[in-house]
Amino acid sequence: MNLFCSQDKSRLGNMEIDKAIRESDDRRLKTKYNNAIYVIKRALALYSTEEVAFSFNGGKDSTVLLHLLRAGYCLHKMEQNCSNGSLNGFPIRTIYFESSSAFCEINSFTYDTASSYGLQLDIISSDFKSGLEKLLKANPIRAIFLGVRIGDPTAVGQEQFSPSSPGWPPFMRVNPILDWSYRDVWAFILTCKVQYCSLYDQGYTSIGSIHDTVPNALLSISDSSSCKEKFKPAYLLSDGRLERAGRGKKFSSSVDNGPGSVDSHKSSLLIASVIAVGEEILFGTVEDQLGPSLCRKLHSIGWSVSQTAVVRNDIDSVAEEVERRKSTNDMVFLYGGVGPLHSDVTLAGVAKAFGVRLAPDEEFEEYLRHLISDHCSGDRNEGHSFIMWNDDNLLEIMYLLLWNQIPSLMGLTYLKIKTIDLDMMALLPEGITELLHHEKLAVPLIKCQNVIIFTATNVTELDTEWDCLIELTRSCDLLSTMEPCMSKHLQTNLSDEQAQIESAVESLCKKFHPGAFSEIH
Ligand SMILES: Cc1cc2nc3c(=O)[nH]c(=O)nc-3n(C[C@H](O)[C@H](O)[C@H](O)COP(=O)(O)O)c2cc1C
Ligand SMILES: Nc1ncnc2c1ncn2[C@@H]1O[C@H](COP(=O)(O)OP(=O)(O)OP(=O)(O)O)[C@@H](O)[C@H]1O
Ligand SMILES: [Mg+2]
Repeated sequence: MNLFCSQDKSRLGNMEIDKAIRESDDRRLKTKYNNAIYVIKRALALYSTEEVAFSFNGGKDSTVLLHLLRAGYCLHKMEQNCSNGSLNGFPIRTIYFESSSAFCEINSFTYDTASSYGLQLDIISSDFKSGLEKLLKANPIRAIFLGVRIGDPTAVGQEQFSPSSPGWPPFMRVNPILDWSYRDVWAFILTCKVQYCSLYDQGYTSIGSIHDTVPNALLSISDSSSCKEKFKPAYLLSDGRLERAGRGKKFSSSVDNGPGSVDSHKSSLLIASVIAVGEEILFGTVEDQLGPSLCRKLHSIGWSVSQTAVVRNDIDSVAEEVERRKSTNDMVFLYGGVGPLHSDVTLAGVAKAFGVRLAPDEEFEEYLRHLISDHCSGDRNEGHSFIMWNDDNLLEIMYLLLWNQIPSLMGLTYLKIKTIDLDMMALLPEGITELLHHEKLAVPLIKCQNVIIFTATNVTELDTEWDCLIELTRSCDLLSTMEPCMSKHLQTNLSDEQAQIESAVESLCKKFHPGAFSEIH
């Protein structure tokens, strides 16, 4: 179906967006805007208007992209001296994959927006892949603009220009807001006074289907007197990493149901691998107490440890070991090599093992900045954040505070450093990282799919991190496999009475609910 809609007088003019951003004093937003416009202009220089399409679904990210495209298209035409900045309608073909499980608010916002801005809306009722196949057969489309952002599960491995995946019809995916954070999206919407779908004012922070999306519990306003739960608007979510918290079911399954899926092992013994990173352990300079302690902890909750390994603090050594272990174990635990130094490469190794980049995580950076703001004077410098230290000791304090680490061998080197680039510290494996916050932890635990990274450097810190992890497993679906269980091993010399032993085991199992016992091989 093709709708060519008439325009609404109340809509934002094309260049009003550009003007609002230029007049704003939010330097970060200006930079993000300029980069996105640059990507759009490059795409429009590479492909003709007939060869591009815009994938619009009424969500906040695609709403931002719509306005960027309108501004970018005008700027592109002005540079070619074809326009004076006014534009009738929106000439880029817009596609919407309609589904019976979409929210009606999303549908009506999509259609109203199409009508206000004169979008040529192609409504496609089939699934993404076959819909795109048909679209590309019938039209000369070579590139599609998407509102995908880092942190979306589908963004893993994507760049601003990414060819469609193997098995998909061939086209270029253009992602102008790939590097935008949740906060950037809302800064843009609020600064430009862009209209957005009403669900975002009711606590929804990311919108999928009616079957997998609920308002974000972090925005709940608890009010015992009212029987209907109320929520704050989406732009008040302070930690953008939790934007998909209302899309629990689908998100957790897409993260965890890979090979060695945790769920599939639920009733059998769970297997973990422990990896220590650091030359000091490898060369015997420091005795490793964490490994044995972690093994005991895992054993106490009924897990079996298949392997412990010590690897060098270099990216390839970490990556190789993690890659080897992550598909054959339910969970892989790492410690060592995590911190603000360039030589701390555990996270880079984990990223490499999963084939993703280390990407700056703005919210994590913000979190770190808050944490240390009492101890330093901050200075923002063109997107890079440096913390200036007036006193060498403060650096050490901050280091201890942030990473629970005691500078040992390299202490002298970094006591001399006066600036720390927080952007460097806030690099995390892109698209696969979850930060597990707990009030008792200064720095959250880092979880990349089935790999958990501890920042502890001594047994006491490990005890705290472990207790927090166990506590978090109770409130968090993703780690339900970590729930404590009991394990008792019996040995017997009654080797001739195999049948009797088997029948004793059978009757024990029958006494409890099915699946209560599992065999350890
Ligand atoms: C225009 C368009 C192009 C897409 N191209 C690809 C692709 O090349 N490879 C792929 O694996 N998925 C592709 N997808 C599917 C998305 O990655 C993702 O599955 C979809 O947006 C559903 O996201 P959700 O599960 O968060 O709703 C595409 C989707 C759209 C709308
Ligand atoms: N049903 C759809 N029709 C057209 N495009 C879609 C559809 N679903 C997803 N897309 C494209 O994929 C992008 C990413 O989807 P995603 O759901 O992450 O973002 P959003 O819907 O814009 O915002 P939100 O994260 O708040 O739901 C969208 O911005 C849009 O470009
Ligand atoms: Mg969405």
